[in-house]
Amino acid sequence: MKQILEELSTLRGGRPRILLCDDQPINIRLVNALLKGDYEIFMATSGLQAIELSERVTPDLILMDVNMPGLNGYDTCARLKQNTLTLGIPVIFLTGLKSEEDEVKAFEVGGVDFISKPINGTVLKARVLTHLTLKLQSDFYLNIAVTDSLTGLFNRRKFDSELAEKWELCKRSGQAMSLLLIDIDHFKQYNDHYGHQAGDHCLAEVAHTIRSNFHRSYDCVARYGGEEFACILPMTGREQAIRQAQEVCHSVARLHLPHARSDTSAWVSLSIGVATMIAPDHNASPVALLALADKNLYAAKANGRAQVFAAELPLFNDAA
Ligand SMILES: Nc1nc2c(ncn2[C@@H]2O[C@H](COP(=O)(O)OP(=O)(O)OP(=O)(O)O)[C@@H](O)[C@H]2O)c(=O)[nH]1
Repeated sequence: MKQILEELSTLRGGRPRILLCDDQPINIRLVNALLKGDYEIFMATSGLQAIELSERVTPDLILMDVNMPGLNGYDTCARLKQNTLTLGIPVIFLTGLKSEEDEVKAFEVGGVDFISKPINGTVLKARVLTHLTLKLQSDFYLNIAVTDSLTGLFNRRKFDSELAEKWELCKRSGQAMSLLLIDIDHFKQYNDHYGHQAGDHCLAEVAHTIRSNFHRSYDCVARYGGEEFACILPMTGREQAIRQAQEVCHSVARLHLPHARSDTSAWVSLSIGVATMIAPDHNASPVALLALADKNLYAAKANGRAQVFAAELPLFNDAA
Protein backbone atom coordinates (compact mmCIF):
# COMPACT_ATOMS: atom_id res chain seq x y z
CA MET A 1 0.00 0.00 0.00
CA LYS A 2 2.84 2.36 0.92
CA GLN A 3 4.49 1.86 -2.46
CA ILE A 4 1.24 2.62 -4.31
CA LEU A 5 0.83 5.84 -2.34
CA GLU A 6 4.43 6.83 -3.08
CA GLU A 7 3.90 6.26 -6.80
CA LEU A 8 0.66 8.24 -6.80
CA SER A 9 2.35 11.06 -4.86
CA THR A 10 5.21 11.17 -7.36
CA LEU A 11 2.77 11.26 -10.29
CA ARG A 12 0.83 14.05 -8.65
CA GLY A 13 4.02 15.87 -7.68
CA GLY A 14 4.26 16.44 -3.93
CA ARG A 15 3.76 14.61 -0.64
CA PRO A 16 0.19 13.94 0.54
CA ARG A 17 -1.16 16.80 2.67
CA ILE A 18 -2.94 16.19 5.99
CA LEU A 19 -4.83 18.74 8.05
CA LEU A 20 -4.95 18.11 11.81
CA CYS A 21 -7.83 19.85 13.60
CA ASP A 22 -8.06 19.78 17.40
CA ASP A 23 -8.65 22.51 19.96
CA GLN A 24 -5.93 20.99 22.18
CA PRO A 25 -2.45 21.76 20.78
CA ILE A 26 -1.00 18.83 22.74
CA ASN A 27 -3.14 16.39 20.74
CA ILE A 28 -2.04 18.01 17.48
CA ARG A 29 1.60 17.72 18.51
CA LEU A 30 1.16 14.04 19.30
CA VAL A 31 -0.38 13.16 15.91
CA ASN A 32 2.03 15.45 14.10
CA ALA A 33 4.96 13.54 15.61
CA LEU A 34 3.51 10.29 14.23
CA LEU A 35 2.84 11.53 10.69
CA LYS A 36 5.22 14.36 9.86
CA GLY A 37 7.94 12.01 8.53
CA ASP A 38 5.71 10.86 5.67
CA TYR A 39 3.30 13.70 5.00
CA GLU A 40 3.01 17.46 4.77
CA ILE A 41 1.07 18.56 7.85
CA PHE A 42 -1.22 21.57 8.36
CA MET A 43 -2.80 22.43 11.71
CA ALA A 44 -6.01 24.10 12.86
CA THR A 45 -7.30 24.60 16.40
CA SER A 46 -10.95 25.35 15.50
CA GLY A 47 -13.57 24.19 13.02
CA LEU A 48 -13.67 27.57 11.27
CA GLN A 49 -9.90 27.61 10.88
CA ALA A 50 -10.06 24.07 9.46
CA ILE A 51 -12.61 25.16 6.84
CA GLU A 52 -10.56 28.21 5.87
CA LEU A 53 -7.34 26.14 5.59
CA SER A 54 -9.11 23.36 3.67
CA GLU A 55 -10.28 25.83 1.03
CA ARG A 56 -6.81 27.34 0.79
CA VAL A 57 -4.52 24.27 0.76
CA THR A 58 -7.02 21.49 -0.17
CA PRO A 59 -5.48 18.75 1.99
CA ASP A 60 -5.81 15.11 0.93
CA LEU A 61 -7.10 14.07 4.36
CA ILE A 62 -8.40 15.72 7.52
CA LEU A 63 -8.04 14.28 11.03
CA MET A 64 -10.77 15.96 13.04
CA ASP A 65 -11.54 16.16 16.76
CA VAL A 66 -15.27 16.16 17.63
CA ASN A 67 -15.67 18.16 20.84
CA MET A 68 -14.36 21.65 20.17
CA PRO A 69 -15.65 25.05 21.33
CA GLY A 70 -17.63 26.92 18.65
CA LEU A 71 -18.15 24.72 15.62
CA ASN A 72 -17.75 21.07 16.66
CA GLY A 73 -16.12 18.43 14.46
CA TYR A 74 -19.40 17.02 13.12
CA ASP A 75 -20.70 20.44 12.07
CA THR A 76 -17.32 21.33 10.56
CA CYS A 77 -17.37 18.13 8.52
CA ALA A 78 -20.96 18.76 7.39
CA ARG A 79 -19.96 22.23 6.17
CA LEU A 80 -16.93 20.86 4.31
CA LYS A 81 -19.24 18.41 2.53
CA GLN A 82 -21.51 21.24 1.35
CA ASN A 83 -18.64 23.12 -0.27
CA THR A 84 -17.63 22.06 -3.81
CA LEU A 85 -14.01 23.01 -3.04
CA THR A 86 -13.75 20.70 -0.03
CA LEU A 87 -16.40 18.01 -0.38
CA GLY A 88 -13.96 15.46 -1.81
CA ILE A 89 -11.56 15.63 1.16
CA PRO A 90 -11.95 12.54 3.38
CA VAL A 91 -12.43 13.28 7.09
CA ILE A 92 -11.38 10.87 9.83
CA PHE A 93 -12.73 11.64 13.29
CA LEU A 94 -10.21 11.29 16.11
CA THR A 95 -12.15 11.56 19.33
CA GLY A 96 -12.52 10.64 22.97
CA LEU A 97 -16.15 9.70 22.22
CA LYS A 98 -16.84 5.99 22.06
CA SER A 99 -20.58 5.34 21.79
CA GLU A 100 -22.20 3.66 18.81
CA GLU A 101 -24.39 6.71 18.36
CA ASP A 102 -21.36 8.99 18.06
CA GLU A 103 -19.71 6.64 15.60
CA VAL A 104 -22.82 6.48 13.41
CA LYS A 105 -23.13 10.27 13.51
CA ALA A 106 -19.54 10.56 12.21
CA PHE A 107 -20.51 8.67 9.05
CA GLU A 108 -23.83 10.49 8.72
CA VAL A 109 -22.08 13.86 8.47
CA GLY A 110 -19.74 12.53 5.78
CA GLY A 111 -16.76 11.13 7.70
CA VAL A 112 -14.87 8.13 6.30
CA ASP A 113 -13.58 6.73 9.59
CA PHE A 114 -13.87 7.02 13.36
CA ILE A 115 -10.95 6.44 15.70
CA SER A 116 -11.38 6.55 19.48
CA LYS A 117 -8.68 7.94 21.74
CA PRO A 118 -6.32 6.93 23.23
CA ILE A 119 -4.59 6.67 19.89
CA ASN A 120 -2.71 3.58 18.87
CA GLY A 121 0.02 5.04 16.63
CA THR A 122 0.42 1.96 14.45
CA VAL A 123 -3.32 1.64 13.79
CA LEU A 124 -3.65 5.36 13.10
CA LYS A 125 -0.81 5.28 10.58
CA ALA A 126 -2.33 2.22 8.84
CA ARG A 127 -5.74 3.87 8.53
CA VAL A 128 -4.23 7.14 7.31
CA LEU A 129 -2.24 5.25 4.68
CA THR A 130 -5.38 3.43 3.47
CA HIS A 131 -7.53 6.54 3.19
CA LEU A 132 -4.80 8.59 1.54
CA THR A 133 -4.19 5.85 -1.03
CA LEU A 134 -7.90 5.69 -1.86
CA LYS A 135 -8.04 9.51 -2.12
CA LEU A 136 -5.05 9.82 -4.44
CA GLN A 137 -6.29 6.91 -6.57
CA SER A 138 -9.67 8.57 -6.90
CA ASP A 139 -8.01 11.91 -7.83
CA PHE A 140 -5.89 10.10 -10.40
CA TYR A 141 -8.87 8.49 -12.17
CA LEU A 142 -10.97 11.64 -11.90
CA ASN A 143 -8.18 13.55 -13.56
CA ILE A 144 -7.98 11.05 -16.41
CA ALA A 145 -11.75 11.25 -16.87
CA VAL A 146 -11.66 15.00 -17.50
CA THR A 147 -8.36 15.41 -19.37
CA ASP A 148 -7.54 15.21 -23.06
CA SER A 149 -4.44 13.01 -23.22
CA LEU A 150 -2.78 14.67 -26.22
CA THR A 151 -2.97 18.28 -25.06
CA GLY A 152 -3.42 18.03 -21.27
CA LEU A 153 -6.42 20.38 -21.54
CA PHE A 154 -9.87 19.53 -20.22
CA ASN A 155 -11.75 17.19 -22.55
CA ARG A 156 -15.16 17.62 -24.15
CA ARG A 157 -16.98 15.88 -21.30
CA LYS A 158 -15.52 18.30 -18.78
CA PHE A 159 -16.26 21.22 -21.10
CA ASP A 160 -19.96 20.25 -21.25
CA SER A 161 -20.29 20.03 -17.46
CA GLU A 162 -18.27 23.24 -16.91
CA LEU A 163 -20.41 25.15 -19.40
CA ALA A 164 -23.60 24.25 -17.50
CA GLU A 165 -22.01 24.86 -14.08
CA LYS A 166 -20.40 28.20 -14.94
CA TRP A 167 -23.59 29.35 -16.64
CA GLU A 168 -25.49 28.78 -13.39
CA LEU A 169 -22.79 30.66 -11.47
CA CYS A 170 -23.08 33.70 -13.76
CA LYS A 171 -26.87 33.47 -13.72
CA ARG A 172 -26.93 33.64 -9.91
CA SER A 173 -24.66 36.69 -9.86
CA GLY A 174 -26.28 38.33 -12.92
CA GLN A 175 -22.90 38.58 -14.64
CA ALA A 176 -21.90 38.11 -18.25
CA MET A 177 -20.31 34.92 -19.50
CA SER A 178 -18.17 34.67 -22.62
CA LEU A 179 -17.16 31.75 -24.75
CA LEU A 180 -14.35 31.48 -27.29
CA LEU A 181 -14.37 28.78 -29.97
CA ILE A 182 -10.91 28.45 -31.49
CA ASP A 183 -9.92 26.58 -34.64
CA ILE A 184 -6.48 26.05 -36.16
CA ASP A 185 -6.51 27.27 -39.78
CA HIS A 186 -5.90 24.78 -42.60
CA PHE A 187 -5.01 22.01 -40.22
CA LYS A 188 -5.86 19.27 -42.69
CA GLN A 189 -3.20 20.70 -45.00
CA TYR A 190 -0.77 20.87 -42.06
CA ASN A 191 -1.27 17.14 -41.43
CA ASP A 192 -1.05 16.33 -45.11
CA HIS A 193 2.20 18.25 -45.51
CA TYR A 194 4.05 17.57 -42.24
CA GLY A 195 2.51 14.23 -41.21
CA HIS A 196 0.13 13.23 -38.44
CA GLN A 197 2.80 13.07 -35.72
CA ALA A 198 3.93 16.61 -36.45
CA GLY A 199 0.22 17.53 -36.42
CA ASP A 200 -0.10 16.06 -32.92
CA HIS A 201 2.92 18.02 -31.77
CA CYS A 202 1.49 21.21 -33.24
CA LEU A 203 -1.85 20.60 -31.48
CA ALA A 204 -0.09 20.14 -28.13
CA GLU A 205 2.00 23.28 -28.55
CA VAL A 206 -0.95 25.42 -29.62
CA ALA A 207 -3.03 24.05 -26.72
CA HIS A 208 -0.30 24.89 -24.23
CA THR A 209 -0.03 28.42 -25.61
CA ILE A 210 -3.79 28.98 -25.51
CA ARG A 211 -3.87 27.73 -21.90
CA SER A 212 -1.08 30.08 -20.84
CA ASN A 213 -3.28 33.08 -21.70
CA PHE A 214 -5.79 32.33 -18.94
CA HIS A 215 -4.87 32.85 -15.32
CA ARG A 216 -8.16 32.94 -13.39
CA SER A 217 -8.92 29.68 -11.58
CA TYR A 218 -12.51 29.63 -12.86
CA ASP A 219 -11.67 29.99 -16.57
CA CYS A 220 -11.94 26.66 -18.38
CA VAL A 221 -9.84 25.82 -21.45
CA ALA A 222 -10.76 22.60 -23.25
CA ARG A 223 -10.11 20.64 -26.41
CA TYR A 224 -13.52 20.84 -28.03
CA GLY A 225 -12.88 18.54 -30.99
CA GLY A 226 -10.00 17.52 -33.30
CA GLU A 227 -8.29 20.90 -33.91
CA GLU A 228 -10.86 22.99 -32.07
CA PHE A 229 -10.52 24.45 -28.61
CA ALA A 230 -13.00 26.23 -26.36
CA CYS A 231 -12.55 28.68 -23.49
CA ILE A 232 -15.32 29.35 -20.99
CA LEU A 233 -14.81 32.77 -19.40
CA PRO A 234 -17.24 33.37 -16.55
CA MET A 235 -17.80 36.93 -15.35
CA THR A 236 -16.31 38.30 -18.57
CA GLY A 237 -17.89 40.97 -20.77
CA ARG A 238 -17.65 41.17 -24.53
CA GLU A 239 -14.80 43.67 -24.82
CA GLN A 240 -12.59 41.77 -22.41
CA ALA A 241 -13.36 38.48 -24.19
CA ILE A 242 -12.40 40.02 -27.54
CA ARG A 243 -9.15 41.35 -26.08
CA GLN A 244 -8.30 37.92 -24.68
CA ALA A 245 -9.17 36.20 -27.96
CA GLN A 246 -6.90 38.62 -29.85
CA GLU A 247 -4.09 37.95 -27.41
CA VAL A 248 -4.57 34.18 -27.95
CA CYS A 249 -4.24 34.73 -31.72
CA HIS A 250 -1.11 36.84 -31.24
CA SER A 251 0.54 34.40 -28.85
CA VAL A 252 0.10 31.50 -31.28
CA ALA A 253 1.34 33.68 -34.18
CA ARG A 254 4.43 34.51 -32.10
CA LEU A 255 5.28 30.80 -31.90
CA HIS A 256 6.22 31.05 -35.60
CA LEU A 257 5.24 27.44 -36.29
CA PRO A 258 5.82 27.12 -40.05
CA HIS A 259 2.78 26.20 -42.16
CA ALA A 260 3.94 25.86 -45.74
CA ARG A 261 0.48 24.86 -47.02
CA SER A 262 -1.56 27.65 -45.45
CA ASP A 263 -3.20 30.16 -47.80
CA THR A 264 -3.52 32.56 -44.88
CA SER A 265 -0.10 32.92 -43.29
CA ALA A 266 3.43 31.50 -43.36
CA TRP A 267 2.82 30.41 -39.76
CA VAL A 268 0.17 28.39 -37.97
CA SER A 269 -2.77 30.73 -37.30
CA LEU A 270 -6.08 30.66 -35.45
CA SER A 271 -9.65 31.73 -36.15
CA ILE A 272 -11.76 32.55 -33.10
CA GLY A 273 -15.49 33.03 -32.63
CA VAL A 274 -16.47 35.02 -29.52
CA ALA A 275 -19.88 35.09 -27.84
CA THR A 276 -21.06 36.88 -24.70
CA MET A 277 -24.41 36.65 -22.92
CA ILE A 278 -26.05 37.51 -19.65
CA ALA A 279 -28.15 34.73 -18.17
CA PRO A 280 -31.39 36.65 -17.43
CA ASP A 281 -31.57 37.94 -21.02
CA HIS A 282 -34.38 36.70 -23.17
CA ASN A 283 -33.39 33.50 -25.00
CA ALA A 284 -29.94 33.36 -23.42
CA SER A 285 -28.76 29.85 -22.57
CA PRO A 286 -25.53 27.84 -22.72
CA VAL A 287 -26.77 26.23 -25.94
CA ALA A 288 -27.44 29.64 -27.52
CA LEU A 289 -24.03 30.89 -26.33
CA LEU A 290 -22.33 27.93 -27.98
CA ALA A 291 -24.34 28.38 -31.18
CA LEU A 292 -23.38 32.07 -31.40
CA ALA A 293 -19.68 31.34 -30.80
CA ASP A 294 -19.85 28.67 -33.51
CA LYS A 295 -21.55 31.04 -35.92
CA ASN A 296 -18.89 33.68 -35.24
CA LEU A 297 -16.11 31.14 -35.73
CA TYR A 298 -17.63 30.26 -39.09
CA ALA A 299 -17.72 33.98 -39.94
CA ALA A 300 -14.06 34.37 -38.92
CA LYS A 301 -13.19 31.56 -41.33
CA ALA A 302 -15.33 33.00 -44.13
CA ASN A 303 -13.81 36.43 -43.54
CA GLY A 304 -10.27 35.26 -44.29
CA ARG A 305 -9.17 33.31 -41.15
CA ALA A 306 -6.41 34.33 -38.67
CA GLN A 307 -8.84 36.63 -36.89
CA VAL A 308 -11.33 37.11 -34.09
CA PHE A 309 -15.00 37.50 -34.97
CA ALA A 310 -17.56 38.68 -32.44
CA ALA A 311 -20.60 39.95 -34.34
CA GLU A 312 -23.38 41.19 -32.15
CA LEU A 313 -26.89 39.98 -32.66
CA PRO A 314 -29.67 42.24 -31.37
CA LEU A 315 -30.87 39.39 -29.18
CA PHE A 316 -27.70 39.34 -27.13
CA ASN A 317 -26.67 41.88 -24.58
CA ASP A 318 -23.28 43.55 -24.69
CA ALA A 319 -22.01 43.17 -21.15
CA ALA A 320 -18.72 45.01 -21.50
N1 LIG B 1 -2.58 15.26 -36.06
C1 LIG B 1 -3.84 15.27 -35.67
N2 LIG B 1 -4.79 15.73 -36.52
C2 LIG B 1 -6.06 15.77 -36.09
C3 LIG B 1 -6.43 15.36 -34.82
N3 LIG B 1 -7.77 15.55 -34.69
C4 LIG B 1 -8.21 16.04 -35.87
N4 LIG B 1 -7.18 16.19 -36.74
C5 LIG B 1 -7.21 16.66 -38.12
O1 LIG B 1 -7.64 17.99 -38.19
C6 LIG B 1 -8.09 18.22 -39.55
C7 LIG B 1 -9.26 19.14 -39.52
O2 LIG B 1 -9.60 19.44 -40.85
P1 LIG B 1 -10.76 20.43 -41.28
O3 LIG B 1 -11.92 20.25 -40.34
O4 LIG B 1 -10.98 20.26 -42.72
O5 LIG B 1 -10.21 21.87 -40.94
P2 LIG B 1 -9.03 22.72 -41.55
O6 LIG B 1 -8.19 21.94 -42.53
O7 LIG B 1 -8.32 23.32 -40.40
O8 LIG B 1 -9.78 23.81 -42.38
P3 LIG B 1 -10.28 25.22 -41.83
O9 LIG B 1 -10.74 24.99 -40.44
O10 LIG B 1 -11.39 25.58 -42.75
O11 LIG B 1 -9.14 26.17 -41.90
C8 LIG B 1 -8.39 16.85 -40.15
O12 LIG B 1 -7.45 16.56 -41.14
C9 LIG B 1 -8.20 15.89 -38.97
O13 LIG B 1 -7.67 14.65 -39.37
C10 LIG B 1 -5.41 14.86 -33.94
O14 LIG B 1 -5.63 14.48 -32.80
N5 LIG B 1 -4.13 14.86 -34.41
